Amino acid sequence: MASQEYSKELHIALLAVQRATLLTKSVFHSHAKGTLNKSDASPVTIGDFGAQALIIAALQHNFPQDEIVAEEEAKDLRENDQLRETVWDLVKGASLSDATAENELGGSISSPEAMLDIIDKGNSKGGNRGRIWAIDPIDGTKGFLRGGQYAVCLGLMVDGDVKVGVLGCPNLPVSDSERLSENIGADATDAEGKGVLFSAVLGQGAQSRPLSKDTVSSPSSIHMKPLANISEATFCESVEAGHSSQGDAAAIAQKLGITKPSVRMDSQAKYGSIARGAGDLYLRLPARKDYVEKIWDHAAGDLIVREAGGQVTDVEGKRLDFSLGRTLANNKGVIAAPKDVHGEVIEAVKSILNK
Ligand SMILES: Nc1ncnc2c1ncn2[C@@H]1O[C@H](COP(=O)(O)O)[C@@H](OP(=O)(O)O)[C@H]1O
Ligand SMILES: [Mg+2]
Repeated sequence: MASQEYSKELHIALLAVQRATLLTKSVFHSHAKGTLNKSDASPVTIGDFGAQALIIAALQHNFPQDEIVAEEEAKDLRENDQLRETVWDLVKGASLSDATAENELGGSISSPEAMLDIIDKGNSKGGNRGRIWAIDPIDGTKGFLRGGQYAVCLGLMVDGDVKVGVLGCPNLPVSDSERLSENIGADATDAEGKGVLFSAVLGQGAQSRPLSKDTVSSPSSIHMKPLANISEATFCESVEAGHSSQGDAAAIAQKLGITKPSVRMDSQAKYGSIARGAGDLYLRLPARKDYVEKIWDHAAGDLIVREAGGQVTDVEGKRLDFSLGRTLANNKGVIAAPKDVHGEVIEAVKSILNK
């Protein structure tokens, strides 16, 4: 039956993201973050390594033939015994409280050395053939470190097309009745009512559910909010000015008659937020001409927004192409909007960027 397609993949992806998200929360609350700077100057923490190990172990257990493209590599852990042991302790301690769910997910890791090899299984080159998972263990690492928004991201591509996407957003409010506000990411407490899992399967719609500590909770369908007039839109953009040109975004908003200030938020939580109608547009305008976006930063969010009634393209209006390897080599920036106003937004984007 068509509606059952990818049901096992979705179930395992939801559980895997849920378990990895618990690990990241435990890092936030009780650990020094073990922050290192990567060669591109972006930060990586013990939470990134631990979450990646847990997700890959679950995927290998359930889908041993599949390839994996993941953001991190184990090199730093191979060279630093103390860091490796800290991540190993975290990974050993992470499990869902529901034994049946934990059993279904499987993928227990036998030793610290096995954990390093598992982390490095995320080194696939990607491409347009076969089943390939894309993992960002902590997207928005800077948001994670400052207690703002971050997301644990997992997408399944088949022959270069995203079929399943899951985003775990531990710091977003569960309720989708709240419109976005400036300070949505600023509260670092682990209050009740926080933590959302977004998901989508191609052709089957998009859903959200509260993040839980055991098996997955019941889902609700999510949809982008109808916009009577584009000038009423709320748009989201990165917190980091280096990731998206805020000057260009402001000029585009002005061109569209938008007067509300943007909501700045880290990570793919932006895709989840507009997919459930808490915001309307996501503008990611290239801040650096030479930067090439990574597939793990967009695969899950792209599908979730499209399945919620949105359109996602680059700044020229081209669909994001996940079939070209680890990067979106053929795209620049991201523009996500409800389907019926997306064309209007792209016109405004072109008129500002081509000035
Ligand atoms: N110059 C740049 N332009 C666009 N994106 C960038 C960038 N440098 C880093 N990034 C990516 O932006 C992601 C965060 O996106 P956002 O700004 O939406 O929170 C980072 O993910 P990680 O945090 O996983 O490293 C990183 O992959
Ligand atoms: Mg990322």
